[in-house]
Amino acid sequence: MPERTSWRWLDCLEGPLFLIDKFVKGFSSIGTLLKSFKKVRGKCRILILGLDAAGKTTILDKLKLGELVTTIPTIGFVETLEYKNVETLRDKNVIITAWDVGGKDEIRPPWRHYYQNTKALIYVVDSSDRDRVEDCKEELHKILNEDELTDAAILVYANKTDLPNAMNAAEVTDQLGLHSLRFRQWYVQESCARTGAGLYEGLDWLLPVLKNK
Ligand SMILES: Nc1nc2c(ncn2[C@@H]2O[C@H](COP(=O)(O)OP(=O)(O)OP(=O)(O)O)[C@@H](O)[C@H]2O)c(=O)[nH]1
Ligand SMILES: [Mg+2]
Repeated sequence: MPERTSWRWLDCLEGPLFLIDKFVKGFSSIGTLLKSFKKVRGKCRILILGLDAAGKTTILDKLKLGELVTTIPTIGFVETLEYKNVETLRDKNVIITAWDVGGKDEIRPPWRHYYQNTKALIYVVDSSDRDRVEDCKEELHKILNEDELTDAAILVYANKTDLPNAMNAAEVTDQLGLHSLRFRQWYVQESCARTGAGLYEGLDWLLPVLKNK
């Protein structure tokens, strides 16, 4: 089956860097980011997961410089199986895939298909939504129990920190029970996806970790 998109976002990055600068305040290491991705060997998948409305799409929008592909449902088990509401950014070696987790009244596709070769999980939390933080924790731990993800590094974006009463990184860490994780590399970064604040700081942690995997 042909690639769903030939869009090459890393190539795009090399040109109009000012576009990123325009959106991401204080970001100074675009060169490092680019080089780091290029040094990732072999196929690498990064998953961006989180409850609905956590800010995943906004984050993807901020991190890319081209058109986001929201894929359509495909029936059948083929190599590049894609589902509705799964968003994908793709390059030769790096595939970034996002979808929302949780939700009880929907038939869930076999997400495991997407777990293969996953080196990093970016988990997006709405830090202002204290009512659902328990669900958020539960879903995260369910995901982390997947065999394919035992080695994946975890970057948590404590997103929407611009909203009143939002939890800070330390609170999100406690609420998600991250200290109980053993043999895991994880990091919590406060972010505001609307402005882009914190997004690249999170990647600055993740990329060196990825390079060593
Ligand atoms: N105030 C504020 N709003 C945000 C932030 N990030 C995202 N939002 C808003 O939150 C809403 C949901 O954001 P999305 O990016 O669509 O969330 P999502 O995780 O992709 O949601 P689903 O696709 O439904 O799973 C949108 O109205 C965003 O503009 C943030 O950092 N601060
Ligand atoms: Mg979305």
